[in-house]
Amino acid sequence: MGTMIRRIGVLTAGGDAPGLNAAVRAVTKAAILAHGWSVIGFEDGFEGLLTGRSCPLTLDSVRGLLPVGGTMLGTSNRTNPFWCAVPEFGDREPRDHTETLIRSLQRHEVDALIVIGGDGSLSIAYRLWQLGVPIVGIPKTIDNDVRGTEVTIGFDTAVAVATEAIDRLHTTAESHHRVMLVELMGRTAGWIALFAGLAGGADAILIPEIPYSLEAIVEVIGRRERAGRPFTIVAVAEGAQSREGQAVYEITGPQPYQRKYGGICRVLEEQLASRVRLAVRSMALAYLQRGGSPTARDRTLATTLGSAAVHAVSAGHFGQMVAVRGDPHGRAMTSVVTVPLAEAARGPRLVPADHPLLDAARRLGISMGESLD
Ligand SMILES: Nc1ncnc2c1ncn2[C@@H]1O[C@H](COP(=O)(O)OP(=O)(O)OP(=O)(O)O)[C@@H](O)[C@H]1O
Ligand SMILES: O=P(O)(O)OC[C@H]1O[C@](O)(CO)[C@@H](O)[C@@H]1O
Ligand SMILES: [Mg+2]
Repeated sequence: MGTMIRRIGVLTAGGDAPGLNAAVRAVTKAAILAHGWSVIGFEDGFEGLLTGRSCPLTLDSVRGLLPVGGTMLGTSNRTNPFWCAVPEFGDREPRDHTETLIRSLQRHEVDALIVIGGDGSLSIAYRLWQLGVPIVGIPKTIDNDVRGTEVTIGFDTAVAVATEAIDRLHTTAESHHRVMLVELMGRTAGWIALFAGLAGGADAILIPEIPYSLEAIVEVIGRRERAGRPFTIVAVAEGAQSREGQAVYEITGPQPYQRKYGGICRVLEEQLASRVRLAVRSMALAYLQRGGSPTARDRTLATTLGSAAVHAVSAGHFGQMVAVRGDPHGRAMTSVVTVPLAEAARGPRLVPADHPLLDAARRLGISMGESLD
């Protein structure tokens, strides 16, 4: 027999992702309808848990949320309770707020906490579980970089938005005979660029996992020109880096998770301009990838994982994350499992060198930026 549950808390942390609201709705409905528990939402991720900003979640308050983007609870990708400055507490410097957080959970009479987060927030959840907090995680992030799950809430929508953007770039690139560089999010992982690049028919795809050679991109542009196609689309993951160079950041910081990527396409634009005959243009898709209504697939994923997280709480599976596993027999069907949060805390999940989409890209003559020698 596990702990007697009367009330659960839920929060969304890290960057927002389409489908967060659908997950909050699923958690709330399953907790109330299947178990008769009450549900409390903490606002702005771990910040609301520290400062006590919360709201009751009821069947009424989560009605109509399935198609709504963002998160009704708010989120933060800056609040690490183990080391942060909370303005409401008058902090000028970062400090450890663990005790405040644990007292807040007791004060709110929360018997279990569901954390909906990416690799960073789930690492925090893992440490809190080690301190004795009964926690279950739900993986979300457009980056799709959480270990232990095949897919995260928000990824499908981000890929759909990025694919449509690449489709649109095709017509303008072709009309003007230009090289178009489009920068896609993903931090240290190239999932969005790989999937949207393939789905949108990009001619080259640059991901952080495969350091690129500038000459390889110049070669693709020239080859296409010689074949009578004087335009080229390059999908570039924000974390991509050349064999010689480094990743490009908009904001730097001592810890990897404090750095904000951005600007690789502007750098590439400059480097290519003097090397190719065609005009080069670049753009970053940025927050458009995170905003707006989730796809049907993200809604069903959020609903499945949200309800599974409530089930995991009822079964006392604390310190675990609900996750999607590929069918071991290779069929299209997937199953929902629980995996230790420790897995998510092991750092971001990168695109493996043997991913089938990489093989498909190479067979179709799409350059992955690999050097020609
Ligand atoms: N390895 C880590 N250990 C402790 N705290 C971390 C770690 N990585 C990130 N954090 C903190 O976790 C919070 C959220 O992390 P992050 O910004 O990486 O979002 P996330 O949960 O991974 O979601 P997303 O990647 O979709 O934005 C931030 O406050 C960050 O400071
Ligand atoms: O919202 P911020 O702080 O600009 O963070 C941007 C980062 O968050 C994400 O959108 C999600 O992790 C990354 O792809 C991107 O690098
Ligand atoms: Mg992350």
